[in-house]
Amino acid sequence: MNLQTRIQQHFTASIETKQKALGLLQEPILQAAQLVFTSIQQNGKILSCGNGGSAGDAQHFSSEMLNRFEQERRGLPAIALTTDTSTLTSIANDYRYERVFARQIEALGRPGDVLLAISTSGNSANVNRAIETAHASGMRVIALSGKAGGEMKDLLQDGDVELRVPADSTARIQETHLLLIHCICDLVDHLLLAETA
Ligand SMILES: O=C(CO)[C@@H](O)[C@H](O)[C@H](O)[C@H](O)COP(=O)(O)O
Ligand SMILES: [Zn+2]
Repeated sequence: MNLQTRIQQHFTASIETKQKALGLLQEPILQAAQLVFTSIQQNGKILSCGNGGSAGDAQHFSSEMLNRFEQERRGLPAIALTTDTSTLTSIANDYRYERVFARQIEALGRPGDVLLAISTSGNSANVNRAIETAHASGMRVIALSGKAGGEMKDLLQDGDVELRVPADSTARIQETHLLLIHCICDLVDHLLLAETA
């Protein structure tokens, strides 16, 4: 296969995945935005986590909350649990890698906070332990996943939101996760604007 064809296939598959996701996920996207907005209104904060490309997405989300998305507004409370290498390495070294997010949630999570848990497979142990610890801390969870949902789907409780991208390719799922993150940021901004209008 020539390289131009490969490029076309990446673009076409990404477009198709996003179109399928639009048909399936509009309602849970609204629910996720409402969960974030309600938490912020009640002085909560949003913690985010993931591995590899999803760690980047976790940080992308928190930066658009803390700084801004596209609307001028105050900074919103968010912490990506993927950035503090001293904390991450000490937890992994002293305990196990699967504890790296959960231990931070034990310290930082409060009732009414929200965890944005990102895993394309739904099977990353450290993200799944983070979900369990978030529930134990009185938090709700927004789960960004894909494929068949993995172990993650069985951990979710009433009041949580699952945004499972209908694809098996990690790359296509991640490309759609970022669109979901941007949708949530935009809707939260509009809920905030509506409140002050
Ligand atoms: O970004 C990519 C692949 O596109 C990789 O870095 C990917 O994030 C890593 O393989 C992660 O470990 C996958 O974890 P998960 O999405 O299954 O939770
Ligand atoms: Zn990637």
